[in-house]
Amino acid sequence: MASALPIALTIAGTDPSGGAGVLADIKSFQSRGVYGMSAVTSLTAQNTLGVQDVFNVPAGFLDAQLGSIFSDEAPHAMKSGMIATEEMMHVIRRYADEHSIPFVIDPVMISTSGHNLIDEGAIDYLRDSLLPLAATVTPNIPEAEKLTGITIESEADIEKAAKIFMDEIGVESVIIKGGHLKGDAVDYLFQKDDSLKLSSERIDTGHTHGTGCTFSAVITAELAKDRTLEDAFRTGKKYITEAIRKTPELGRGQGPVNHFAYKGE
Ligand SMILES: Nc1ncnc2c1ncn2[C@@H]1O[C@H](COP(=O)(O)OP(=O)(O)OP(=O)(O)O)[C@@H](O)[C@H]1O
Ligand SMILES: Cc1ncc(COP(=O)(O)O)c(N)n1
Repeated sequence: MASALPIALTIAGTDPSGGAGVLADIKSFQSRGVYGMSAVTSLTAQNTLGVQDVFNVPAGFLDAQLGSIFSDEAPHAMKSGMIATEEMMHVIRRYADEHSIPFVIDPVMISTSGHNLIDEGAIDYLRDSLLPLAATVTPNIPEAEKLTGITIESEADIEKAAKIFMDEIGVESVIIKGGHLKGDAVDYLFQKDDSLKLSSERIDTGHTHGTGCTFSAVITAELAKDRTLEDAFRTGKKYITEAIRKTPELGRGQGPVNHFAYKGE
């Protein structure tokens, strides 16, 4: 490790209102004592009410950003969030191939407010060529359904989806988030030889903008510190639960979570 300070990189879109995307990731890294870096895939115009516009960065400029980072001080772990086009995925794949650091893929597809954040035609490439490079993949239920082609309504369906992720898509591990199901908020980590289920009460709030970004960023931060995936998953779950419980209630729509809330180690 060149630097004693753990470093994590996010490759994602921006949300100027600070709830999701790159800003949520950097706030999460900072809270976990990790130095944050970012390469921007898309600039969005969005707030707690929805996504008003999207500008995709040309793939060549994403390449330039990643080149600047990796030619100087390489991160110890990285994550991706919104990647709108297949061209950008080609670029990211090249860096993931060349640098063997833990890579967390949050397969962002649709915002909480319902806006499509990925080209429909890029989903096959994401599934077949990017996901197999990840240390873990963190789909929510609709994303897991889209990527596996099955309907998920129960724990048995989640297990079936995990099997497809691991045996057919070829991912090393998958964390399926149950935030979109009814009842308690239950998340599932599946690795080759074991699985772990973490449950928390479902907090009654409309303020869940950026929960997926935050959860996967905390996991990435912990992996940058060389913690195990299981430990990282446990910390991610505790962090997001407190962050949702103590939401700052910002904006007129679905507000962001609280990055000052989690006080644990
Ligand atoms: N109301 C809630 N109460 C407690 N935990 C929740 C709640 N909603 C989501 N979570 C937790 O937040 C994390 C993110 O889950 P979710 O399924 O919402 O992801 P997502 O849909 O990708 O998030 P995003 O809103 O950023 O798109 C998971 O750990 C999930 O269990
Ligand atoms: C740039 C960017 N990345 C990710 C999301 C998903 O987050 P959410 O589902 O909470 O809107 C988003 N809205 N914007």
